[in-house]
Amino acid sequence: MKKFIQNLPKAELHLHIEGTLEPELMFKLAQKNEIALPYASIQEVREAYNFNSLQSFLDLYYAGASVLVEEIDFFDLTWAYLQKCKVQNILHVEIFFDPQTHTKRGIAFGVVVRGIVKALQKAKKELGISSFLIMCFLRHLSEKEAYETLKESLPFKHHIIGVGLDSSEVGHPPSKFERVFKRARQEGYKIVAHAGEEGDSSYIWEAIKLLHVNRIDHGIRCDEDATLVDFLIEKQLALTVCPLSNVKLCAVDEMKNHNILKLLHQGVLVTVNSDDPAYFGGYLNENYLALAHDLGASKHDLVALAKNSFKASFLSEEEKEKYLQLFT
Ligand SMILES: Nc1ncnc2[nH]cnc12
Ligand SMILES: [Zn+2]
Repeated sequence: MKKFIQNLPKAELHLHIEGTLEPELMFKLAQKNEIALPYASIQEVREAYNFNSLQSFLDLYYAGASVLVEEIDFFDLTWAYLQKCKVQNILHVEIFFDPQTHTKRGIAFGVVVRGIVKALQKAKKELGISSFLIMCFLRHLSEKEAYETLKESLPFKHHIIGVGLDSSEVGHPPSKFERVFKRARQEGYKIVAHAGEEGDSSYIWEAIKLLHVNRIDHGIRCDEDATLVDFLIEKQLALTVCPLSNVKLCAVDEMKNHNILKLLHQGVLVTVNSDDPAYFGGYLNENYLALAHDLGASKHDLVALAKNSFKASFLSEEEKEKYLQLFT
């Protein structure tokens, strides 16, 4: 099964680049940039990765991201992930970044984007991996701050395909950002939002009705509302599901109880993704493997999920077709 998954052509659509920061690089950058870390060793960092909620993870994730300072740091981070993609036969990626995590610390928006984009361009040329970049607003911050970030992004619009919404979900519903997302749509950005990860199905409805999302990130709590599931099926509105993340953050108690296969069999356009692989103990192939081992996903299921990853992407119909041909 491992070999089968390895050989599957795959796209990854839900991946926070800051969530690919492995402890080794975190330590190296902390030393270079003279940033104090609350850990004595790499071993201690890994031991701290024991989460009981989204927030317990986010606290460490934002602390970890503080070691990223120079353009080359963002380049090195992104390049390390793209090399992993090459190894795992991931052919196309749509990467999230959180500009406010960095601009809040005085790092210029352009430093972040230029570092990431240089790695994406190198990967296209040297590894044949295609990519898009999506910036996310932090939903625990205000709508005004999201507006400022949107404004800062405009000189780099040619590098950014879409806008997303992440961070602490409960208490920060999509409705808080309705106007800024309207502005983002007017700028031509695609729209995605984390919804229904910890928040209930009303967060998913709001993302659909108020933000007019092109995709839902996570969305696993859609199954609380049969009308919503029917809507997702009818519209083929994709969910970017992250199985290992859901179990690590206790959004799902055990992998054997994950609903991704049930949703797949019902006809929802679900995809498999790794979210923050450095923190959750596995990259994309490990997520597919967990579905096979712990949920009984068949080869047929895994092929359907891999095909969905291209269908749900922001690639053109022609490009999607080119990738889907690889399955025939
Ligand atoms: N799983 C997740 N949910 C919300 N915000 C995030 N930022 C990084 N990973 C996230
Ligand atoms: Zn996420």
